[in-house]
Amino acid sequence: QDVQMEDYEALESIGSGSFGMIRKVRRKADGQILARKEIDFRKMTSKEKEQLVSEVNILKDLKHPNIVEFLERVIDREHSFIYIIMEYCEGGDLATVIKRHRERSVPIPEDFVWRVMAQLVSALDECHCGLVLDEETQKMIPRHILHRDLKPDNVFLDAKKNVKLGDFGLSRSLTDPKLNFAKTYVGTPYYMSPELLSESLYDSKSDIWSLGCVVYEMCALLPPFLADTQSELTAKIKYGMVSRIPNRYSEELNQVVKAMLQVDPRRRPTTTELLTVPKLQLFAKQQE
Ligand SMILES: CNC(=O)c1c(C)[nH]c(/C=C2\C(=O)Nc3ccc(Cl)cc32)c1C
Repeated sequence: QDVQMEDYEALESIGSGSFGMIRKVRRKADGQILARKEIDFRKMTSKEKEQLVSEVNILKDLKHPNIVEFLERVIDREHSFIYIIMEYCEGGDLATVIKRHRERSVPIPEDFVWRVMAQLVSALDECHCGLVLDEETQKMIPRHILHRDLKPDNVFLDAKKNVKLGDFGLSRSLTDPKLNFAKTYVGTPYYMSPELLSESLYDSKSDIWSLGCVVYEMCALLPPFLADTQSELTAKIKYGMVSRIPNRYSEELNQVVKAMLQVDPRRRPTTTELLTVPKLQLFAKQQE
């Protein structure tokens, strides 16, 4: 039957961002703890609304152990809110984990870096090359879904420290995609790929660049490119000069990070190629 608002008991707020607030909720039927994204659609343009619908439809049929599970969408017409019910990730977001390690000057163990990378490569592989049945042709075709907003704030950890990639471009559809530096100072521009900054086409290799930035930041506890102004940051990203991740990390890990941070998207590996890296195969298997 139709899902109603009152089927969930609202608990504390657990996150916020450009897309709206995320609240911890308890499903009354079985006491299950879930996360509910609360989006006020009064503030949305009609274009954003249709983008939200298409992003939710993408999420709905993306079932993967490393992608945050979408359960339900509830429309509260009375308060003009859309609620998106998703799985609860007890470990919170990766940005907070990195921030905690940086504040305490405690490096993130290399095995954890490999595990997070392996699971994010697996999630991106499902998005980029996962096969889905095409209604018309009744043929399996690749999804070719691009995340577009991969950053530590959008990577979550569940109770078993499994990694979950956050929602797809919802934040993009809900906020002005152009970067006004002040608003995106919280992190997005650090992960913009060179091709995106030169307004050329975004494709799956741009997600690979962002993944490289996330893995780099787990090792160095700082993003690969830092600047005080957008133009300086853009110049650094396009120039693509990156210092090696700290020496405590293996050359094998350094090579993978360097490959993902190649300025020329054609020189970056695909998820398929990354899944042939022995350490990533090992860690992707382990979570199963
Ligand atoms: C301080 N907040 C947290 O520790 C935290 C916790 C315990 N969970 C979350 C976030 C999510 C969560 O628990 N489930 C989610 C589903 C989709 C998205 Cl985009 C985010 C979440 C956060 C940000």
